[in-house]
Amino acid sequence: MNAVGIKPLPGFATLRDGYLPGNAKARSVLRITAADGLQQAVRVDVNGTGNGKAKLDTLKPNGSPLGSILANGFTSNGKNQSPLSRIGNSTNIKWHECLIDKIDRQNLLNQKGCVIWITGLSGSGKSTVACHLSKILTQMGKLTYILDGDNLRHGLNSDLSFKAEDRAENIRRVGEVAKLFSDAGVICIACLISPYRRDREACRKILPNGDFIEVFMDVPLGVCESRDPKGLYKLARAGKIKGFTGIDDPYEPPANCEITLKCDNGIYASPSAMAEKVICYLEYNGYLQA
Ligand SMILES: Nc1ncnc2c1ncn2[C@@H]1O[C@H](COP(=O)(O)OS(=O)(=O)O)[C@@H](OP(=O)(O)O)[C@H]1O
Ligand SMILES: Nc1ncnc2c1ncn2[C@@H]1O[C@H](COP(=O)(O)OP(=O)(O)O)[C@@H](O)[C@H]1O
Repeated sequence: MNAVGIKPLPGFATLRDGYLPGNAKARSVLRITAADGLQQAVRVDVNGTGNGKAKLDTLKPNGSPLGSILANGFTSNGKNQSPLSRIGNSTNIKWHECLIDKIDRQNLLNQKGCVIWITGLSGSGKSTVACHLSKILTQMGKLTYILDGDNLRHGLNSDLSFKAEDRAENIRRVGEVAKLFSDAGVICIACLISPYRRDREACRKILPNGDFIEVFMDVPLGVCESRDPKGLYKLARAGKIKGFTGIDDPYEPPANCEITLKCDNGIYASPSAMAEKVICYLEYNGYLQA
């Protein structure tokens, strides 16, 4: 294979006539054609050896080394390794890999993508903590995005009610969207009541180990009800809203979450102090660097 003069991706050196200065790295995308005519795009990483010569480091079609599975599902000997799948009601579908992956995006952002999932009763402070968290992380140069249950019900989830099946579908959709943000390298902050443990656990399961960080707003119903910023508890108590979480609909607290935010000696920490606690967790667990 001749990798001479290939156009590099942003941030990488150009390889000219096999020469690469020092220990520089070059990276590009090549399109190769196999003997049977199958075309395949592959990522090439080329490393300088320190003496001006370049060494082909990796040829990466699918996160796998040269000679194994190509991104179209065929091996170099023509065997199809990834047949078409059926996922739910989607038939004959096939995952398409890209040459740029989560690691590349995380390197650009100098952070690790993850999902901070804030659960708790209405009025427990989920949205307030989410906003403080996003603000402080932004000031630290980190990219965040908030998925707020209330807001998403204005668009993506406007077809869903508050009955258990619809809440489950709400959480499933938001879990999938959060997974995409996390894969983009973003610190995604999802704040939803998410009252059922099994729905939250299902979101945890679709993410890589450790990347689902469950935060429980451990605020008693009495406190939430006394705050009642939207007057919803009052309406629920008057029977004007049916199936309101905590009043006549269940809330299942997490059995084993990563972070619990609650009051100390009867005093609630400020929202920014609560956000700082989450940031300490992110820092300690390496999410604030690539
Ligand atoms: N029946 C009922 N039960 C609970 N909450 C209700 C209900 N009806 C409307 N609301 C308002 O909807 C917001 C919760 O939406 P979520 O998408 O987070 O709920 S869930 O996760 O699907 O349970 C919630 O917002 P937050 O106060 O931010 O939690 C309420 O304002
Ligand atoms: N840590 C806190 N201490 C005292 N009040 C708070 C705290 N966090 C939020 N609040 C207040 O509680 C109310 C509900 O907060 P909100 O973030 O809307 O809750 P949720 O998103 O869980 O419904 C708001 O009036 C907010 O100002």
